[in-house]
Parts: sequence; structure tokens; C-alpha cells
Amino acid sequence: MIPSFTDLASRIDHTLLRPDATRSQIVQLCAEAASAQFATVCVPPCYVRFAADELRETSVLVCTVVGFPLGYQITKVKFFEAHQALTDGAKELDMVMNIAAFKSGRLEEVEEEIGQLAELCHFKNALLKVIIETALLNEEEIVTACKLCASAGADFVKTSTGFASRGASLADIELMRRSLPSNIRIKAAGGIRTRVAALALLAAGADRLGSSNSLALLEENETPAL
Ligand SMILES: O=C[C@H](O)COP(=O)(O)O
Repeated sequence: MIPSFTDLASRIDHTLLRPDATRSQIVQLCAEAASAQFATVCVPPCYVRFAADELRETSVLVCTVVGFPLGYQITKVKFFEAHQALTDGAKELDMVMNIAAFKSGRLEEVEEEIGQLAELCHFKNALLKVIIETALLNEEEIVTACKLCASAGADFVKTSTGFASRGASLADIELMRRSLPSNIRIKAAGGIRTRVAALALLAAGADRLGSSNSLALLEENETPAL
């Protein structure tokens, strides 16, 4: 079933994570999110407090990133980053999994790190999304990463940072949905540019979408393209 405008908007994180993002662009992002009623604005950590202030009289939440975009920061650094973001007003954190440790077979360390951040988020009534960066993983690794995120207490598993060689694909979402328990949600992100692509990702099992082109996803009359 095709979601209504409001339902679709409520599944989107209106995202601006470019390194050259300015304060005035964050003001515009927040105004657009309030008007369209997106789920969150996803902003760089340095703008969390500012965005929370801009959105204080709206229902739009602030989301930010941790260990972004490469994921190989040590746990103490990620924990501090997460703690500061939550103190500044973030209600959702998109944390990059330690892909380097994962690829080295150090799965317990990866799970322990996610578990620490999940516990912190839940203590502060916030949600943790874990970015596994599917562009860097094969199918077996995607399945393993999903199971590890689920057992560590993540609320969502997210496909991509938007800074790797590719973003979310339908195949990623289908595989992730098959690999995750039904209570763990999926966020598709990276390169989602059209309403047709957005609807296909939702139909494949995504619960949330992250896009730096969110307004276009709400447009009804686009040229179909994936
Ligand atoms: O987390 C979300 C991504 O950074 C968004 O990627 P995008 O800029 O390709 O839409």
C-alpha cells in the first residue's frame, strides 16, 4: 500500500551531513522538517544543540551521527560523542559500526561497543541506529552484522553512511529483513533520490529512510527511476 504524504514523511530522516553544511542551511533544514513533519533532522554533531533549539516547539526530533563516517574510533571516543549528543538534545543516534574490528573477526568487541551505546541511549530515552555500511560487506557479513546488532540491543540497523561507494539497495534491505528479528527496525540510506526508490525500499522492509534529498521523495509527479 502506498503511504500517505504524512505517513511517508514520518518515516524520513531529513539529512544534511555534508562537511560544508552551514548554520543557515541547518535553519532551512529544520524549517523544512517542521513543515513536512519529517521524523527527524539528521545533522552533524556540532549542530545538535542548535537544531534542538530550532525545533523545540515541533514534534520533529534531532538525530545525529557517532563515529561517522568510518566507524573506527575507539569505544571511549564514541561513547563520549554519544553522551555529548544526547546531552545536547539528540533523541536518535546513527552510529557507525567498527567495520575494521568486524572485518578482523573481533565480533565480541564490536558487539560490546554497540551494547554500551545502546544502554546509554535507552537510559536517556533515545534510539540507537547502527550503520553497518553494506557497500563494504558481503552477504554473509551483512547477516552476521545484523545478528550482532540485534543481540547488542540496537533499535535499528542502517545500511549506509552515504559516504561509501554505494548506498542502500533493495537486495540489502531484503537480506537484512530476513536476518533480523521483527522488533529490530531497518533504516535505508545513501543515494535515495526519488519517490519510486523510497517506496520500493519501504516495500522491501525498510522502516525509516535517510536522505539528503527528502523533499523530492514527497513529490508525487516524478519520472519513475531507481
Ligand atoms: O545518513 C544518511 C546519509 O548521509 C544520506 O545519504 P545521501 O546524502 O546520499 O542522501
